[in-house]
Amino acid sequence: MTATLAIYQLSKSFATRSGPLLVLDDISMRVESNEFVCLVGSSGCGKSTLLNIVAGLEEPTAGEVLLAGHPVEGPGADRGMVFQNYTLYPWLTVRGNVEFGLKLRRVGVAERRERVDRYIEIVGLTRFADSLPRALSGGMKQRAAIARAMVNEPQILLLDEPFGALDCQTKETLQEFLYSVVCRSGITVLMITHDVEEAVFLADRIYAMSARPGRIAREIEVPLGRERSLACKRTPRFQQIEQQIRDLLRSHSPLAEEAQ
Ligand SMILES: Nc1ncnc2c1ncn2[C@@H]1O[C@H](COP(=O)(O)OP(=O)(O)OP(=O)(O)O)[C@@H](O)[C@H]1O
Repeated sequence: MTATLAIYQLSKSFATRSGPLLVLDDISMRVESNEFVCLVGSSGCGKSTLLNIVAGLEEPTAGEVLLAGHPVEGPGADRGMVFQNYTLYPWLTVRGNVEFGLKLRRVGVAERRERVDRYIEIVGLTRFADSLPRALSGGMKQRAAIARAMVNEPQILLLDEPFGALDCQTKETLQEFLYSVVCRSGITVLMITHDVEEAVFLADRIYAMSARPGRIAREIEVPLGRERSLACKRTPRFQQIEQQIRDLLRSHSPLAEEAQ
């Protein structure tokens, strides 16, 4: 069910009125099977562009993306996506949203019902299965979005700032929730965020990106094991790793690069 993601020498330019805009430059990285990897970087460094290429929504200008050894050539159910802004269909209930991809893929009624119920339960929304998105809080909407991505049992979960629009407290609750779901399911995850504390809390490994054009500035192991709770954010070890990444991002920010 889970797979390794490998990105080789990937570059991306967009055509603009003033000529080609190089957004990603020679990115090589890996996410091993069952690993949780975060990509951090300042706004505009190309994180979403990179994730969209992995999702098959954008084409790279050069380089290659392999999932389980197969080239990514377009969108597919082997990758589950969750975006920052709630992308639930407003006219469908939680159940309808979670079921949507399975229906498209013509999964039989009995299996569909079993999987939908199971994933709605995993995200703690059983009582709200028949509610429309407008009746849900922001945190509940994102839990539904996570269920919708996971119900297809993808090989990798791609998360684009999934908690970016939530208040601090809800965000922390969902970080803890996501962490436990990922640890229990053993799914491979690539998540982008500009929240360094979030990345250190969730990731086994972090890639820090430089400002545009985005390049991999550093790869950082997070040696905190997989028994994490929110309390670990207050430990000196955690704060030291967080500070190291903040310093690194600052030294690669557009302002620091202009000053050189
Ligand atoms: N289709 C496009 N055409 C032209 N430029 C684009 C296009 N998509 C993105 N860009 C530019 O590419 C750069 C990187 O954008 P991207 O959204 O990937 O960055 P990001 O790191 O995800 O930023 P943020 O954290 O603010 O979401 C930006 O300067 C953006 O304006």
